Amino acid sequence: MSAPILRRLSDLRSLSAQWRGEGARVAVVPTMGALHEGHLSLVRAARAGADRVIVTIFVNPRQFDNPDDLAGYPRTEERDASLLAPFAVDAIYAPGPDEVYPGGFATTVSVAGLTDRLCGAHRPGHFDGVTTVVAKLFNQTQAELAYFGEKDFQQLAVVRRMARDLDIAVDIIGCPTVREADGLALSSRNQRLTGAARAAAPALYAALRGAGRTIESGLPVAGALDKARAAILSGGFEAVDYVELCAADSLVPLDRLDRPARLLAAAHLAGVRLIDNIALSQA
Ligand SMILES: Nc1ncnc2c1ncn2[C@@H]1O[C@H](COP(=O)(O)OP(=O)(O)OP(=O)(O)O)[C@@H](O)[C@H]1O
Ligand SMILES: CC(C)(CO)[C@@H](O)C(=O)[O-]
Ligand code: BAL
Repeated sequence: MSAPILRRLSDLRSLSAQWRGEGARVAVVPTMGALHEGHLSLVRAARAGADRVIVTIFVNPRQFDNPDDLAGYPRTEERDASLLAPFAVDAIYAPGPDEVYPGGFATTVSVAGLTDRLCGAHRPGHFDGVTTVVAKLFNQTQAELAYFGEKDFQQLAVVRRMARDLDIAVDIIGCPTVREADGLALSSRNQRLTGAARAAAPALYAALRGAGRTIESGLPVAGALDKARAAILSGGFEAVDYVELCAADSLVPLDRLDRPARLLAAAHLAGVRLIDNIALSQA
């Protein structure tokens, strides 16, 4: 049976209060819809870790730095609901923009520092939009558990920081990136890649893996990152926003592999901005 689709915050609040009153562990899986196996892996993890699962579907205008990106973002609610049916999620919260940002809305939740670099440097205001809506979703659902994908690794770090700093009583669980057979990280924006661009897209992950092997073998980081940028461009991408080695917890940039690290990249292909990252381990 399909889960009820809630449009009103008041309905979400009463359901969640009822479940918590019954002693249930409530989990939230925040999404922007256009669901794929990556999202479903989060739902599967939430299903295994909690008694009640709320999936939120909201294309959050405040986190889009590019109006064309917002206008072109896929919206497939009916299909999303049928993809969720086999997981027996307990509720889908899919509010309209006025429910989330009623007239007079004037508050921004902003995490300093962590959001200055990587995607934050290339998408002005993006993380403020994410933390504002995620703080609201945490308050609205009162979830004990929240599931996010490692595909958006900086987002995961920023949301963890926000929850810690604001004393929000939620356990944030990061889930591994789900990939296509050719290595491309699943992403709703992949739908916008045409034949040739889709064929070129795995070059991003391949470049990260190549650089990762070089760095793990002890060769200089700067040279490996330069080579990865060149490989992404020669693979058919038009521009590289960044390829960086960072500490896995704080995301500070590293010029040597002296602690658990993450190699992260963002690049543009056929007008679509793709991101990816991999874990690196010390020898
Ligand atoms: N391939 C994936 N593997 C694991 N988790 C994922 C994957 N893709 C998205 N997620 C996670 O799903 C949640 C919702 O993401 P979102 O709805 O933005 O989807 P998306 O595919 O990342 O879309 P896009 O990047 O095109 O906006 C986020 O926590 C995100 O990290
Ligand atoms: C976490 C999120 C649902 C907030 O809008 C979004 O940034 C996403 O889909 O990753
Ligand atoms: N998946 C992260 C949301 C965004 O790119 O806006």
